[in-house]
Amino acid sequence: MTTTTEFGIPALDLDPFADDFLADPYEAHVQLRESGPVTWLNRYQVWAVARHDEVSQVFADHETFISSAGVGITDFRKDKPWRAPSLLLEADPPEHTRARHVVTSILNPKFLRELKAGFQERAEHVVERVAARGDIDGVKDLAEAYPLEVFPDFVGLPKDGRENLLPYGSMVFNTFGPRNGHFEKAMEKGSQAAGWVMEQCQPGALQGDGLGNRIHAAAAEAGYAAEDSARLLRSFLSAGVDTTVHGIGNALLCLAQHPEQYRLLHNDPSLARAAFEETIRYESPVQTFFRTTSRETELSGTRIPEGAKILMFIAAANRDPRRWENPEDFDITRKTMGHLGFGFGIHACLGQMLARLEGECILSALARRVQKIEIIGAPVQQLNNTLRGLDSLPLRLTPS
Ligand SMILES: CCOc1cccc(C(=O)O)c1
Repeated sequence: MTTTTEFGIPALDLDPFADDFLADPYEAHVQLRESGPVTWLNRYQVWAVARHDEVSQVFADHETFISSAGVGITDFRKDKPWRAPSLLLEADPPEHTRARHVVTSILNPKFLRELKAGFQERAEHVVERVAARGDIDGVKDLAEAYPLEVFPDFVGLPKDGRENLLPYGSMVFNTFGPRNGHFEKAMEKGSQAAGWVMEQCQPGALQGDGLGNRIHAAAAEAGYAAEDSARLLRSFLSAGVDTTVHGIGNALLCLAQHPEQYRLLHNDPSLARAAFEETIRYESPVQTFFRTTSRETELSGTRIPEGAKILMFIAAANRDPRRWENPEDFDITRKTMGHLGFGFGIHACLGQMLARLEGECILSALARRVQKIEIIGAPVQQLNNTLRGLDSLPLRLTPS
């Protein structure tokens, strides 16, 4: 129901962290977009933007809409964060600039090119295993299996303990929301995982010449102390697993729900990268993020005071009819440039090229080896305060 605040701002009673909203947000996204360029959410006393234009503006203006007060509902200046703030996600320039430079100096196109052959080969093996089986769980056997094989090796993590990665990431993303059931359950489940993750992030903990040791070397070079170098690596273990798992799982769901799109992909596996990108737009693994106003400002004619939390509905912006033609169509041939699924501006996703490489490798391997994918049971959602993805996806694969 839409009322207005005393200043004439459209005020909504919806709860974007309630199970019904998380399970199917799209009706509420329409209400959020159509109520106005900027709205007020009564339940959490926060502002909201859901149109592509305003979400883009908030991402772009990092001086007005800052990250160092936290990118979740909690204002770090009022309530202590549950873990040491990220040097990347929860930082502003100049600290953010310095930390980002350490990482971008490593995660460069040359390093990614070196990875491609190995990532592709591992994808063929994973797909070979499942194609022979026919009936599989697309989440466990593909969307989780593949990233959990290539990403920990890429970082240099030990073989033991990798089962900690998904619950840790899921916990981190749940803590951007309010202290609801998802937050509390995730903290319970993820806290022992947190111990293992932090152990692996310490300099000297990892083997070989993977991302982990390259980050420690570059961070030391840049003058970071050991605990900050560990926090830089923590960012990758926090953000780099559940997101790509859901990206691949959501792609399998969308392709199975749109057989004509899967046929296009099967007939031209080079469309795999485009299919992954359209999934990030259409079924965004990262649905929302907050920013905090550093000063009083005006956004599309609405005055917003200093110290306000603004909720950006990234997934709603990715289906905004003001920006996209037929936004409700899953179309792997669409021009996806400008989608906000990897963010936008100085905080744009640092791992997006790695995510795209994983998505492209697994979807192209599947396209070559499997001519049809069918849903043979009800998909089970994994509800999370920030992420959108599945816990299971019963699929029948018909080999080529
Ligand atoms: C996809 C947003 O990026 C994230 C998410 C969660 C944690 C972190 C971090 O920097 O620790 C970054």
